[in-house]
Amino acid sequence: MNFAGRQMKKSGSNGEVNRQFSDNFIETTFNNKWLQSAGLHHLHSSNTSVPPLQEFGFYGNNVGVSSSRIGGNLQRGGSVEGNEEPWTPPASSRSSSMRKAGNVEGLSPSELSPGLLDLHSFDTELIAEVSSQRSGSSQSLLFQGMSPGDSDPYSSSNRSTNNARGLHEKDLLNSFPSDKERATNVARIKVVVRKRPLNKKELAKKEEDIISIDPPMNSLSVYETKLKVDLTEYVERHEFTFDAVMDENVSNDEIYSQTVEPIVPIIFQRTKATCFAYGQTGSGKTYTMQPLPLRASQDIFSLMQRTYRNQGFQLFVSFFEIYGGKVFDLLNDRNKLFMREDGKQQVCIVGLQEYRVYNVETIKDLIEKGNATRSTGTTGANEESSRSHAILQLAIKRSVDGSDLKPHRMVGKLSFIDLAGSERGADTTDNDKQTRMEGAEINKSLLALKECIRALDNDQGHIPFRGSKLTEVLRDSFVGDSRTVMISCISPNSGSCEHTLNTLRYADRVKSLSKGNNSRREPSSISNLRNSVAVPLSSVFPAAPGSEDVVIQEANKFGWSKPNQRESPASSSIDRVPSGRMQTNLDINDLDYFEEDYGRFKSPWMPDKISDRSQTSNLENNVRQTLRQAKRRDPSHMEADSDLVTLLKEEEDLVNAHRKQVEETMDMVKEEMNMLADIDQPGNQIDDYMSKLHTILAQKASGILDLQSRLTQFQEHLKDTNVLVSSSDH
Ligand SMILES: Nc1ncnc2c1ncn2[C@@H]1O[C@H](COP(=O)(O)OP(=O)(O)OP(=O)(O)O)[C@@H](O)[C@H]1O
Repeated sequence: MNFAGRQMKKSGSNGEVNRQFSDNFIETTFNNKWLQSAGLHHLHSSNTSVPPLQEFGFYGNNVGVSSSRIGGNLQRGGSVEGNEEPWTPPASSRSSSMRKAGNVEGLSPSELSPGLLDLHSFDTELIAEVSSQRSGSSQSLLFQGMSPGDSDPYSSSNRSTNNARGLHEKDLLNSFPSDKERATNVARIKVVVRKRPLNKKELAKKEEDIISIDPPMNSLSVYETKLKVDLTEYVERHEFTFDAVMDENVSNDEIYSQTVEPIVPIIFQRTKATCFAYGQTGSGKTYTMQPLPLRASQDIFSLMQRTYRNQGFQLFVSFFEIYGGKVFDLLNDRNKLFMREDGKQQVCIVGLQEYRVYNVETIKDLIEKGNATRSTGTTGANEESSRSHAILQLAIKRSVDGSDLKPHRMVGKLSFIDLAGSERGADTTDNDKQTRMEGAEINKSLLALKECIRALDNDQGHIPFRGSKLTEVLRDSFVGDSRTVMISCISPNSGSCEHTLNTLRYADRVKSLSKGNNSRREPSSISNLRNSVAVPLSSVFPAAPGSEDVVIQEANKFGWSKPNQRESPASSSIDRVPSGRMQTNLDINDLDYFEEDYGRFKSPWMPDKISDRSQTSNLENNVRQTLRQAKRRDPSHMEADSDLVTLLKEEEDLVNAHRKQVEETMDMVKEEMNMLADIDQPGNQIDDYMSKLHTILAQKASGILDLQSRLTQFQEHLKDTNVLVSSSDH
C-alpha cells in the first residue's frame, strides 16, 4: 500500500520497519489519490475547514459529559470541553481502572465493563454484566470511548424507557417504508471483483495482462498458460461471474456506488453490515478500501441531516487491527485489546476507544491517524504491504430518550475490513524472519476464514469462527440478519495467475453462501467452477471479450453452463486439455480417473497432474451405436431415443460438474498446502486441518463413486434396451 501514513515507522511488536512510497504507480501521494478518487479531495488540505455537517436538534445544548467535544469536531466521550488535545488522552488523564481493564488478560466477564465494545450488539443484545458497574460512572466509561448507552443496564427503570423508545422507534421505522423495502432488497452477500492495472514493475518485466473483463455480463476470464504433456503450451480459460466485475478503469467512486452505497441506508434499520477486501498482497485491497468509510460517512451524515433529521442518531468511529493474532487499537496509541465473547456469543472488544464524530473531516483525520499506526511491511509484491487486518467501524447510535443525558444504544453498524494480503514464502526469497512470521500468521487467519467459508458452504452445523481473531470479528458478517460485501481484488499479471484463480474461487464460494439460508450450493452456483476451457496460446492474446475464438457458455436445463462452441473458424481451433477438461461428451475413462484420484485422496499429497485421457468414449459410443441400431430397426423407438439422449446428457452434465468440483478442490488444497508449508510454527494444528481436508475430499470422491455406479446401471439399462430391440427384430 502506498499511503502517507506508511512513511511512518511501523509501530509495535518486533520490527521497526521504515516505510517508503511505492513508485509502482503515479507519483501522487496515496492519500491524495484516495481522497480524489473518492470525490473527497477537498478534504486533503489540512487547512480545510469543513463546518460540522451534523448538529442534531436533540443535542443543541450539548450538555453532559457525552456531548463534550475535543478539538472542535472530534469528541472523545468523557473529555471536558475545551480540551484541545485531539487524539489520545495523556496516560495520567485515563482512569487507572480503565487502563487496567484494557490491558490485563484473563478478566472475568463481570470485570469487562469498562471499554467493552460489543462488535455487533444491538440494544437488545447488550451485556448484562456491565450494567451494575456502569451506572453513575459515565465519566470513566467515556474515557474509554464508551458511550453510556453501550452499557445500558437492564434496570426496571430503563426497561420502561426502552419500551417507550421501542414504540417510538417502531413508529419511526414505519415512517420510512421505502428504506425498509430497500433493506429487504439489498442482497445479503454481494461479491464484486476489482482488477487493478499492471504496475510499473510488471510492465517493465513485460508481463501479460491475463484478465479480460466483460462488465455488462459481470463476468471475467482468466487465461492461464499451461503445458501439455508434450511440453507445448496452451492456454486454459477460466470464466467467472459475480455480482459486479470492475476493470482497471473503474474509479473508487464507482466501487463505492456498487458496494457500500446501497447498504448505508439499511444500517439505520438495525442492520449490521460488513464490507471486506480479499486478495493477494499488492492486489489493491487498501487502495480500494480506504476511501469507502469516508464516502459512507458522508452519506450517513446526509441521511442524518435529511431523512432522519432530529431523530437523535449519532455516529461513532473505532479503528483497530489484528496483528500477529493480537488486537490493537489504532486510535489509542496502539493499545493492546482483548476480545471476549458474552453468553450470547457476541464478540466484544475490551478497551476499544470509540469516537463520536460530527463531520467527514474528523473521520478522515481519524482514518489517517489509524493508518499511520497500522503495521506495514514490504513483501515481494508490495513495498507498502499491510501486515495486519484493519477493521474500521462506523456505529450509528441513538440515545434512549433523544437527549445526551441518557445512554446511547447501537442502532446499526458498518464495518470495513482491509484484510492483510497473503504471500507465499516461496514467492520471495528475500523476506526477513519477521516478514515470514507475519506471513505465517496472516496465512493462518486467512485459512481460518476459508475454513469458515467452507463450513458454511457445506452447511455444517459447527462453523469454526473461533479459529482466529479475524473469524471471530467476521462471525456476524456471515450469520443472522446481516449484509456483507466482499470485494475481491486481483492482480492482472501472469505471474499472479495462481493467486488470482484462488481469490476468484473463494469469492465464488462466498457468493454461493448468498443463495438462501446458507444452503448448499445450488447447481447454478457451481457454474463458475465448470467454465474452464482450453484455447490455443496463439488465439488468446489479445483476447477481447466476445472475440470469436472463445467458447461461449450457456446454461443447460439443469442450470449448469454447458460449453457451446460458437460457429466460427476460430472455435474449431480450440485445443483439448490433456486432462479431458474440454470434453463435452461422456467418457467412460473419466470413471477411471475418478477412481484413480480417489486412490490419491487416500494417499499422501498432492496430485501434480490429472491423468491424460484421450481414449475414445466407450460408453458414449456404445449408447450411440445402440440407439442407431434401434432407430434403424424400429422408428417407434425414436421417442425413446430422445429420452435416452436426454438422460445421457443429464448424466454427462452431472459427471462433468463433479469432476470440475474435484479439480477445483484439488487446486484449493494444493494452494492451502502451500500456505501451510509457510506456517512453520509449532502448534498450528496442521494435522487437524489436514484430516479435515481428507474428509472433504473423501466425501467428494464418494459422491463421484455414486455417480459411477449410476452410470454403470444406466449402461446396463442401455444394454437391456439393445437386447430388447434385437429380439424384437427377430
Ligand atoms: N485500481 C488501482 N489503480 C491504481 N493503482 C492501484 C490500484 N489498486 C492498487 N493500486 C496500487 O497498487 C499498490 C498496491 O496496492 P495496495 O497497497 O492497495 O495492495 P494491498 O492488496 O492492500 O496489498 P497488501 O495486502 O500487501 O497490503 C499501491 O501502490 C496502490 O496505489
